[in-house]
Amino acid sequence: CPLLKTLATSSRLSALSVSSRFSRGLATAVEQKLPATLHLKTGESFKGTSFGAPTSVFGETVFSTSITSYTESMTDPSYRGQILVFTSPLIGNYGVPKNEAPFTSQDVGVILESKGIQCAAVVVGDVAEKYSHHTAVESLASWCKRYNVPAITGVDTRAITTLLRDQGTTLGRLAIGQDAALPAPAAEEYWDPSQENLVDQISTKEVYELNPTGSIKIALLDFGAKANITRSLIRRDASVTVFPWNYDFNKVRDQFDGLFLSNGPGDPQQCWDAALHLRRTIQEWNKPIFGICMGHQIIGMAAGLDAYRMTFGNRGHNQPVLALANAGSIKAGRVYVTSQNHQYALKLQDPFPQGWEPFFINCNDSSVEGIKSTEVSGKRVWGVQFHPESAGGPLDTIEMFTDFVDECKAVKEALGGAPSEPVAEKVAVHA
Ligand SMILES: NC(=O)CC[C@H](N)C(=O)O
Repeated sequence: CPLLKTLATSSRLSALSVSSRFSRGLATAVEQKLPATLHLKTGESFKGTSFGAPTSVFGETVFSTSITSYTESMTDPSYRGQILVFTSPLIGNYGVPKNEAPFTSQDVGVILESKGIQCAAVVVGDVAEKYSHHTAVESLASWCKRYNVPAITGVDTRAITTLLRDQGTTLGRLAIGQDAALPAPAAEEYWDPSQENLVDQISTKEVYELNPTGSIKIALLDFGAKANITRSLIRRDASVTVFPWNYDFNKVRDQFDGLFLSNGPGDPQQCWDAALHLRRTIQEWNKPIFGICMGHQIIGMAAGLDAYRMTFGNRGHNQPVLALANAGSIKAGRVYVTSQNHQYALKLQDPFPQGWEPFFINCNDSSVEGIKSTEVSGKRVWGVQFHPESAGGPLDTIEMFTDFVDECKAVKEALGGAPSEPVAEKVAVHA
């Protein structure tokens, strides 16, 4: 029958064209997809496929339980030096947006958390090769390649996470291409980022001011600040002057209505200079001070608390914290869901240093999630281990920025509302 003949021919043809298209695709895929191996210092190796830059790196292997916001996590400077394992199995499905905003005095110049990818490498169970989002301009793979960041897919991220949860954050190496077949590095070859002052590498070298016409003047010590911290202050009509992390704020403090200490990578013990400057500020200055994550750890160290290294830290956008004290929008007894990314924490000690009290506690592991100066101390200092600015993550505690800015305004008014002086000293502190 002619009809059957035609059908048979056309199906043979389409089968042929499908198979040749498939084999062409396969050939390209085989060319492009290099082997990759993730080695852990504890002796385990995981073999998969490279989808990022063809370069091998060392780093500290950590896991994040966030389901979305891989773009925000990867641009968070606190991930510097870390090989970031996503527990969420499919990563990359909404691609990567164009990371540009106008760099004006009112804007920080990016829409993500910093200009480029900050983590050392990424590990995903299954990378989405096709992406779909109205703001996306490229795939996760192309973004990693552009920033020379290696990435591995096709590994059992559940097994890796179970290991990291049991044995703690572990040094690792992501080996790509020919390196992937080499034996695992010897124990002493692993690079340990916590031995370096990562904050000093990432912090601004120059003092600069954003939103100079804002109604209050905030100084921000930059330990590796996420852009959304600065944005959250500017959106509340604050002018923000950004200083290097080890700048002695006491030299210029009379020109400001409040002090902010940002998040940052690595071990807070590397930042004692900042804690000692801050100790003097807290003793001699009664205006509002707010710190997030690394900033909170520095406040704690200045207050006399110890910072310790946790087994695997908390990284994700679903960490519940219980408020222990009332302050502004925060109500004691309420649980807030928060975004977190930290390896270190302040030790809960009894009694707390005089003039200080715990502010929040983690509902999962009871670690200290916040501290504050007591009412009777006459000080106005808060620190939180989590990220109220989110990006990504829930906005449960975003109003803490409003509380801080309102407190700065109230103190400014109480002091007579004198217009803030311009910052006298605009210097590059680092050589
Ligand atoms: N996000 C942060 O500021 C992290 C602080 C510190 N690097 C830690 O890991 O605990």
